[in-house]
Amino acid sequence: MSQLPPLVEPAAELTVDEVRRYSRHLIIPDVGMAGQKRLKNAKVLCVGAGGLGSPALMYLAAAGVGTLGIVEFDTVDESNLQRQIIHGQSDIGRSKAESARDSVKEINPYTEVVLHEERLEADNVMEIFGQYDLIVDGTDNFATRYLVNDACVLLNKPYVWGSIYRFDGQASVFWSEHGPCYRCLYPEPPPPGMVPSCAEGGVLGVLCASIGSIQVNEAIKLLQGIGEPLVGRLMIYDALEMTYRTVKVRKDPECAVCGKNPTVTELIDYEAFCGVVSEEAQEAALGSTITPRQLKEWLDAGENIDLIDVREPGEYEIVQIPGSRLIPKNEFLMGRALEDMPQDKRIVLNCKTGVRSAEVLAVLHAAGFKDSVHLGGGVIGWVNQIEPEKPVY
Ligand SMILES: Nc1ncnc2c1ncn2[C@@H]1O[C@H](COP(=O)(O)OP(=O)(O)OP(=O)(O)O)[C@@H](O)[C@H]1O
Ligand SMILES: [Zn+2]
Repeated sequence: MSQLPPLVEPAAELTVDEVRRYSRHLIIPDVGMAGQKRLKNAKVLCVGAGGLGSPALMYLAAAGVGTLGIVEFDTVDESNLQRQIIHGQSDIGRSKAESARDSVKEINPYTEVVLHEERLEADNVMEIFGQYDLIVDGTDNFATRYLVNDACVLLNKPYVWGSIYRFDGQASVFWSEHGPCYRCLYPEPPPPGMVPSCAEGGVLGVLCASIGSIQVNEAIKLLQGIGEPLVGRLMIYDALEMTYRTVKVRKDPECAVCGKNPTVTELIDYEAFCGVVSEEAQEAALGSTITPRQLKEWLDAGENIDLIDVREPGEYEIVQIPGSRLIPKNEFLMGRALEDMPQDKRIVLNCKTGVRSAEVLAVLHAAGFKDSVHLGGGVIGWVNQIEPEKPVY
């Protein structure tokens, strides 16, 4: 990917105060007066004022971005302060959006802040994104990422993405007009429960700064049309090894949203797409999720398990895991199936992708079948990894 044209036109003037404030930018040849005026004219939206959003918003503000939008619905929790440095001790319990606005204003009073104090969803995303030149994503969940991606593709906006977990970070710029989108890289969300979140696995606070500032760096380059943008490249950072590398990401001609024959031509239900499960189900799945390979080993070794498929009969007919028996999810939710549960065998549940089985798992754990587990990724994961000759649906 070579240099792209600037995203925004320069503002008419910088005031004398602004010239003083941005002097260390103005004397960089690649930025200069024209670049700084572009930043002044720029409208950047940051989704989330959390771990990545904190450094992103602070540096975007300090850099002189003229208008900063913040989408955030949550309040500041004490456990946020280890990394969400835009908020402080006295902000605990406050709206994150307001707390972030106050910090931005303190860093740079010339930045105009627009608050969107709501959860970004399919029914507000187009209206909100329409007001901005570029989107920086600081969120931590797959449903929002696919939502942001699809909206950016439909509106042709660059999507500056970052992701963090423990000591590992990734960043990229998705812009379907010039390269791949997020779905080209990750066509499907991971099966629920398979990828732990930072809330489950933790995250090094300073990693947010490493990745968030890379996102700001990319945003500034795109706004000004300088340098090599991270379009079509994925940056992978390992803070423990202190290494980073970039790998090429190709545009997928079959991509569901930016490919030749897109199947996603309007926004969808992202929570359902990502198989968002209830908190009870998530908790049950933690530590009680097995992989297709593990299940295969158990089956091959003749382990004393009862493999129960909780899908509907029509689905079961299409494809099954050998040795499984069918008891649809509702039989468990109504309590009827519990009487038939074996006391002397370990129960292993599966469904299509792992969402329904996690729900049933919560029911079984609550009923005392504490050692029961479910198959992460469901029968789809099984077919992909173990029996690829079988059909999926
Ligand atoms: N759809 C969304 N709309 C608006 N804000 C969102 C959306 N999804 C996530 N966020 C916000 O993005 C931020 C993500 O940041 P981060 O993961 O660091 O924080 P957190 O959710 O507060 O952390 P934890 O889950 O560890 O308690 C959060 O403040 C969250 O409220
Ligand atoms: Zn794509």
